[in-house]
Amino acid sequence: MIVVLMGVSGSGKTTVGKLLAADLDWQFVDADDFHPTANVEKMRHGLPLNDDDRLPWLNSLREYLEGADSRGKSLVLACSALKHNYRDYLRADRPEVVRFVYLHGSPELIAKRQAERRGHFMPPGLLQSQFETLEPPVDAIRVDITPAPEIIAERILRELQLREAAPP
Ligand SMILES: Nc1ncnc2c1ncn2[C@@H]1O[C@H](COP(=O)(O)OP(=O)(O)O)[C@@H](O)[C@H]1O
Ligand SMILES: O=C(O)[C@H](O)[C@@H](O)[C@H](O)[C@H](O)COP(=O)(O)O
Repeated sequence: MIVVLMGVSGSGKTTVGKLLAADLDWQFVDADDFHPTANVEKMRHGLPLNDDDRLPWLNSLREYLEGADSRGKSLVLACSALKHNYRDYLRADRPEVVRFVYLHGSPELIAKRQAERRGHFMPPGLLQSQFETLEPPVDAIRVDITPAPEIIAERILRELQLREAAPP
């Protein structure tokens, strides 16, 4: 199974994704590592990416996911995947294999967390364009990001039926 944690920058994809992967003993993959250098530099300079910029990034991600799938490897991918067509492209007609989890939160909460984050190339000023680009998914598991990361990870495991619900 490939679990894609999606959402705008600062929504907690990396934080929650690492917890999930550690819990499941699956590989964790950060889509940020697949951006061409030019994309990272563009964002670092406060310019949002466009569809053309994202194409090589999505191509390498799709190739990576196909490779993992063909080897029977499960993984958690932290990837903004903001638009429907990006998600369709990554899913590649494998709805049973590639499952999307949408980390959902208010712009105010995410801006606050992003402002407190250190050592990341993404400037907080790009958050508005992330929300403008976001096409909220209708076919993903939707999780509220207000609670602590451990709680969010636990909820995702239950939603994906990778963990039994606690007895009443
Ligand atoms: N549930 C949470 N509660 C409090 N802080 C969080 C939570 N999730 C993430 N953070 C913090 O918010 C910031 C952004 O999280 P991060 O995982 O880097 O987001 P993303 O990978 O989506 O850009 C980080 O500083 C992280 O420690
Ligand atoms: O498609 C995009 O515009 C980028 O992929 C973007 O959505 C992503 O969020 C940045 O790479 C920052 O990375 P973080 O999401 O880890 O902040």
